[in-house]
Amino acid sequence: MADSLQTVMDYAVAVARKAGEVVQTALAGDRKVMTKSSAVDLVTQTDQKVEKLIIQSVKEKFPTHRFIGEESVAAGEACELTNEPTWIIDPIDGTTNFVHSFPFVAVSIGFSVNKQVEVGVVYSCLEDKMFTARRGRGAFCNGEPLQVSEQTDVHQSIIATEFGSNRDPEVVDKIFCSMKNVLKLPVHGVRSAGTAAINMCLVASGCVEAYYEIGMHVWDIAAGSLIVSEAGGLVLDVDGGQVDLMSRRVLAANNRSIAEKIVKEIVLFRPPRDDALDHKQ
Ligand SMILES: O=P(O)(O)O[C@H]1[C@H](O)[C@@H](O)[C@H](O)[C@H](O)[C@@H]1O
Ligand SMILES: [Mg+2]
Ligand SMILES: [Mg+2]
Repeated sequence: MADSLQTVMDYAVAVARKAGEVVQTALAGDRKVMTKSSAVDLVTQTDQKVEKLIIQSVKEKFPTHRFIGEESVAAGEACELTNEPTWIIDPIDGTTNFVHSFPFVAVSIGFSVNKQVEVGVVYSCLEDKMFTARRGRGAFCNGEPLQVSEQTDVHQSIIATEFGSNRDPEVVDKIFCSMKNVLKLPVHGVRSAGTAAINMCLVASGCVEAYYEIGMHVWDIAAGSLIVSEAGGLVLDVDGGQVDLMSRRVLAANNRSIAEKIVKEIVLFRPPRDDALDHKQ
């Protein structure tokens, strides 16, 4: 598999770039907005078109591989991570940004074998930044090596998180309570890029010390998780334990010292797992 992983990586980069071009072209036109799990969980025809393009392209080259794609799952496909080679795809991470032309939009492609992410590609289309990682071979942005921040003092840190798309008042209260706790540590700032994949690339790039979220999905974080760990960071559950990609909880941090401080401030809850959730709504 070692050499074929490089073939997978090269192909994922080429496909992500092609997908990014479609996203950029679509930004110039009208976007028809539809909703999924809630009134603020948005999807457009471009999300669906880009996912089809990625899956069709990959199937031509790797006909036996499996897929977990955000929009295919929304259309009723199973969201099941097996030991088989699997492409984990978010065609547009940051759909709300895309709809509003808020300039952080990514194509995220992870590739897993034995349930472990081996290749991660995040293409931040509008910044034209291609983030890549292969397990054990480092993380890169446009070919330049990435390294997480060396900061160990949480008070000198920027922390990224997201509001998500669940507007259940109890969930919103928990999300705000965690944010308030983090802000009051105090930290230099709290930020939201509007995309999990780009938040993780910001950790990998050393611009923010940590990103945490409860409620995102496996396709949001599969590629980014490898990019963070290959840039020298840690990817954990929000309780500080081992991350489970299907659990919809993640904490990516530059080091353990920062991670431990953030864990203490997060109000924990468990959304339905990706592999237990009925995504077709
Ligand atoms: O649906 P897309 O692919 O845009 O992804 C999601 C983001 O990546 C989350 O971090 C974020 O919190 C939102 O839930 C957002 O929807
Ligand atoms: Mg996403
Ligand atoms: Mg998406």
